[in-house]
Amino acid sequence: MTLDGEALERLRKRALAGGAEKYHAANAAKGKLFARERVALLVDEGSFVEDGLYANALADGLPADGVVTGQATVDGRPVCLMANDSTVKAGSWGARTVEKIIRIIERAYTTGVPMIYLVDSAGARITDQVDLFPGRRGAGKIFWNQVRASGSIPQACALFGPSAAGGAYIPAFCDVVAMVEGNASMYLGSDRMVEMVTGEKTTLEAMGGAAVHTRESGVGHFLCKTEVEALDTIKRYLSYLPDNWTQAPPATTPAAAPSNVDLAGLVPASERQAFDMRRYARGLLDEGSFFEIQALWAKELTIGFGRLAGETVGVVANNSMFKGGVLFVDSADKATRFIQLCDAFNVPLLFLSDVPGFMVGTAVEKEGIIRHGAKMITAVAEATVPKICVVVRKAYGAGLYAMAGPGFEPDATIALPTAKIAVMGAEAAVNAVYANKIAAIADPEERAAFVAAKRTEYERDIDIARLASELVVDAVVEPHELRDELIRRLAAARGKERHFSKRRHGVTPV
Ligand SMILES: CCC(=O)SCCNC(=O)CCNC(=O)[C@H](O)C(C)(C)COP(=O)(O)OP(=O)(O)OC[C@H]1O[C@@H](n2cnc3c(N)ncnc32)[C@H](O)[C@@H]1OP(=O)(O)O
Repeated sequence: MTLDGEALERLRKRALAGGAEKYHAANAAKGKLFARERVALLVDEGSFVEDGLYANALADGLPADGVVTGQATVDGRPVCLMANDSTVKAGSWGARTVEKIIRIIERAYTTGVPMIYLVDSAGARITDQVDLFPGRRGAGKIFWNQVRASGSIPQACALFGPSAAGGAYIPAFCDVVAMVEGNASMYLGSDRMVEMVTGEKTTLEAMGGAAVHTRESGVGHFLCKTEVEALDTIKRYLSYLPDNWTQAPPATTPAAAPSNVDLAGLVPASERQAFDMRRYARGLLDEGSFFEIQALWAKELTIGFGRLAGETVGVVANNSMFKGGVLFVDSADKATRFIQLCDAFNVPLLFLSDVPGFMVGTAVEKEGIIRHGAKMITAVAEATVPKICVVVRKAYGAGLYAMAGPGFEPDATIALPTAKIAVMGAEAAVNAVYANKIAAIADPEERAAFVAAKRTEYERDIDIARLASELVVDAVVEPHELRDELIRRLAAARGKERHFSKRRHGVTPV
């Protein structure tokens, strides 16, 4: 049978319209856009080339089989994308849906361009499971492809609605997930299923909503107020990264650092006084370039991209405003993944250290602080991209190693004149070594004098001039010299040979 122009137009119109009007209206009532509107907002006008528009065109009520896929440009750069259409069977995956998604990821991977996932889906279409679930080109192949593409091409997800069961793994395999507050959710079992299996009464929002995943689980990276904000966030994310792992990140026109930030004044002399390292990073980087990732989760560690003289850098920074900047299991995980991301896409790493060390105590031992810390230290060791450790205020204990200290092949360890590097802070050290002697001194004044003397002795030992003279640090610079020092050092490190170890891969502590 051939298609005449009219019949083709009818098929096209039907496919482009999506599902039943009642589902469009329900989405609109929730402030949700139609999948095709999302695509139009994301890509450069007129650049979208769609595949598989007629998937399941002969079936009733399954336009495009519930997913839009194709290639386009975003800010002039090529991308591949998929967008679930939740007006068609709640965006669930039929056999053609799955095949379309697999094909577009394969295309992104083979052409070396970023893959963008606009997700709003009920997961596997339960009614069609034999066709879509178990086979060689079944839903599992989507994840296999995502894992293969990970670190080869950027993969970014904007999540607008549910992402149920298997569907929740698409975001999970992406580098980053932007979630729209109020509508986006990710969960392995729906609220109905949870009640059936465990008896727990919950809601999609309480169990897997945007607030939960961006503040508590860390599976989401950006909490966005609107769909447009989520799409803009994905665009901004991609602007820092190359199209694929073989390329350098795109540079922009260099901008100066903000003129109104006094870096020296930001860091209090007393270690007991907290300061916001995000302000420090903003003051150091090109004005307006700092793009924080996972800003709401594990806040004791800040991560994000920025630019120095127009070149992308990845920032890993301790923030004493939260939990004193101590590293916990979640902050170690947050750092690990970001370091791997930067290393995969040739983004130099800048560590801004003000770290008292890893958390101690029963609670964190039960949570596996040792293996989480070891995981972060593994990522730091394995990262061969240029990396510079700046000791802004302190680097104590294994925190020094986690922040790319001298033993971790940094391209430089730079200290500010007031910085301290030590196995632990003075107070803890004096207590660790002299606890018995201190307890034996009955007179309180004598005891205090003993402690003060030992403290002075200890601080003399870790004096930064001494550490510079022993070649522990490569440079000691004034705060106002730091930015230029970093720009010069990163430029010098850019062409370095990158190799870590002769092997297939390590056995990472996870
Ligand atoms: C790899 C393993 C897997 O992924 S197993 C997949 C498991 N998925 C689920 O348990 C999710 C089940 N669906 C839901 O919880 C809801 O539909 C969610 C996603 C919350 C959306 O709710 P809502 O927007 O109110 O839509 P709705 O329930 O009215 O459904 C609209 C139409 O879509 C259908 N639908 C929904 N989910 C599926 C599914 N997974 N498989 C097959 N069909 C599904 C509904 O039956 C409904 O269809 P119809 O338009 O009435 O014909």
